Amino acid sequence: MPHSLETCLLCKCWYSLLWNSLLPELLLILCARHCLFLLKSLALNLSARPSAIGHTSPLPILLYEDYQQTADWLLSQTQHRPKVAIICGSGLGMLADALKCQDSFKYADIPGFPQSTVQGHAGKLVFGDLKGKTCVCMQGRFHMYEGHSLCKVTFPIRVFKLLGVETVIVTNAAGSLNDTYHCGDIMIIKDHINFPGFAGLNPLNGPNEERFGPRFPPMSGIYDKHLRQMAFDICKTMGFAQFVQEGVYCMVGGPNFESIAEAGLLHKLGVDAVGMSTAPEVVVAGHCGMRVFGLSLITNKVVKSYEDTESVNHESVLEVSKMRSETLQTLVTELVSRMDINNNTA
Ligand SMILES: O=P(O)(O)O[C@@H]1C[C@H](O)[C@@H](CO)O1
Ligand code: HPA
Repeated sequence: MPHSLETCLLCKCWYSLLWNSLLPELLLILCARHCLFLLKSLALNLSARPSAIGHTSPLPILLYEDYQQTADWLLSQTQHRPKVAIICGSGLGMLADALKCQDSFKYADIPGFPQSTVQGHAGKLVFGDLKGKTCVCMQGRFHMYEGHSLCKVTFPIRVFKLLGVETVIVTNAAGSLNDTYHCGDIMIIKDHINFPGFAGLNPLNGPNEERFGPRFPPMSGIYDKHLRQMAFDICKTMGFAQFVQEGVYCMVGGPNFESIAEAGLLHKLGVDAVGMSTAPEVVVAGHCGMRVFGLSLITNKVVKSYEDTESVNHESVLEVSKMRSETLQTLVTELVSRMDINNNTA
């Protein structure tokens, strides 16, 4: 009979003991045959485990030097020195199309960068000029539900900081809980609720890296008031005022959309729009002293009633995103062009 874990009782016992973290020295008292077998299966098991990149541990696995390495690589590949970073939400990647003189890099080609796995997130980093202001644009972001650790979800933010970025513009697709909102509305984010953060899933968990920011960063006033006002003024002059709102965004972990009871809870909490991203990026941007502006595109109404037979899906989210993409592009372009920033050159 072939030697296997299933058939050898001794192997079975030692295997489970070892996995329950008994000292590896115990291996020494095993017969050579079992010892070899166990080492082989341990090696197989370790290689089958999700890598540090792929599991959702909130603990930092990245050092300052990791961010630095990626930033240095990017600086060596492009002459652009961006002061503004734009993160495109689901189906909003065309925000990058407005950039002139583009240098674009696939995430897969950037050392240390995670990969996008969600439809509607192209997975490209685009550098370029937006009305004379140098920007970097993420065509595709990383979500916790994809299996990325929060360090990886927010990895680009710290890289941007090291590139010299001062302002981060976050965009997302979101479902509305506010009864006065409609599909296709644009919500200027006034504040957020970081639900995973309440449960201890915070990208700043673990030893603090002082070179980025303080141990206990404030989050009050994190969404810049001046930029919010500027965006409102732009909407008025451009005739968008009737579908622009200002409200509170709440991040949930996803990937499932909300149950009716969960929707009821969020509604009671005063949440205006719910999504599955943004808060970790904003927390990290705030931690390293960057100015933040955020927009949610309302792609669906969250189902709040048991009588309601409608339900949401990712395809309809992408469809609505597409419908408003041009308006969002105009708003972001105008906002960036009015920003008081001086370009650096390489
Ligand atoms: O990246 P964002 O937050 O725009 O994506 C939203 C949330 C989920 O990833 C997806 C659901 O359709 O859209
Ligand atoms: N819930 C959570 N995330 C979302 C939604 C939603 O209704 N719509 C788009 N992203």
